[in-house]
Amino acid sequence: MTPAARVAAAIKVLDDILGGAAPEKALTSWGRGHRFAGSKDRAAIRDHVFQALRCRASYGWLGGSDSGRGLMLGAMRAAGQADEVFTGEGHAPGPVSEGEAGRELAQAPRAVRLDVPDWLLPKFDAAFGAAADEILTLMQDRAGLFLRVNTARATRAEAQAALAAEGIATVPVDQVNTALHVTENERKVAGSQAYRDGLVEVQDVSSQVAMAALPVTPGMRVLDYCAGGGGKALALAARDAEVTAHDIDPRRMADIAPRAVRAGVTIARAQAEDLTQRAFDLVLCDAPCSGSGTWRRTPAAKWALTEARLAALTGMQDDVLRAAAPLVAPGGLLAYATCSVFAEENAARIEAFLSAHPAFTLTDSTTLLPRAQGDGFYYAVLRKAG
Ligand SMILES: C[S@@+](CC[C@H](N)C(=O)[O-])C[C@H]1O[C@@H](n2cnc3c(N)ncnc32)[C@H](O)[C@@H]1O
Repeated sequence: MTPAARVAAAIKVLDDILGGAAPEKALTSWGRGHRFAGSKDRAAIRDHVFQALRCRASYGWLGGSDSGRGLMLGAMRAAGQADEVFTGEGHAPGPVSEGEAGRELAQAPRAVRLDVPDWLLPKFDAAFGAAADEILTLMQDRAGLFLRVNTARATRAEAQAALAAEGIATVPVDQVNTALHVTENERKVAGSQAYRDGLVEVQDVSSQVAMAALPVTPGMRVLDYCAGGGGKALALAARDAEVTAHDIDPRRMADIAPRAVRAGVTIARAQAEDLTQRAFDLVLCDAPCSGSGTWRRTPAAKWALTEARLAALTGMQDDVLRAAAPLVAPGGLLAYATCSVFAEENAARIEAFLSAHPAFTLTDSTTLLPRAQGDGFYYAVLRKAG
């Protein structure tokens, strides 16, 4: 496919998404209908689509409309390529009409320039302070791919060498001694032998930093109360903790067993009824959240969040903490984490919990801001009276 034909394909996929389809589904269904497209074409179309979703407001402004065509016209204008792409030749998008005149981005409201829904701008300002414009600008670009080295299988240098032998270049991340930043051949990681042998898992730097901050010791009884696919459970099990995984929706834990086998660790799974009468030294609540710290990776979610959904999420966060509290052994720890940067999902939930649970005291509370090497993340650690 020509570069212009890829843009035309991205326009179709974006229209599907703007009509309500989930991004992954829209991309898959385009792929099914265009089997001639090679893997490089698909990857390029995917990049266009995700970038347009990240910059939906500013590209729409530049392109003169909120349609798939408007967004891609805006994207090409931002890159100075509109004239060479919108030619109508072959499979290229049709030429630009008079009604598609662009607008200067400098004239756009701040929320449009920074690609944030209006109602969320004050929340980001509160979270990022004087750095808000700089961080929101960074969030207009894709995030990198980071790996966690499974120290139960290899050192960081050994994992790096194994990946390099398969053409996957990485650099160590300073912030945490398990993290590698993939700098070449990201798309080869999932099929690599190093990955299949459990030397590495995909995990953002901030999640790794938060897990490393938990005072886990070998043999410690740990409950991952919101385990999902088990990313955090695996990180804790690699440190020889005795990890039990639970999730309100057990189907979400389907990947834990194969991932644990690959990693060479053991993770038990427990339903709610298995947890009665049990106590753990550490209960981790990696709570459902808006994901506002990770919207570079899931940009459609940024535009889909509503006030009602945010309120529902904070309710779920309170429920999770309330249900987890009795599972902490006397003297044990309760850790709360989200990949959101909004105070109402983070410090405000902890304050509400503490005021209703005087047996707990806060020992640590950290917000990691989105940056080049890491998503936005929050974690708090509370100790239960002995
Ligand atoms: C942020 S995800 C977990 C991600 C996972 N810990 C990881 O590292 O891959 C939140 C999970 O919490 C689960 N969840 C939501 N409400 C819950 C509840 N009341 N009790 C237990 N799990 C819950 C969801 O099903 C979802 O899988």
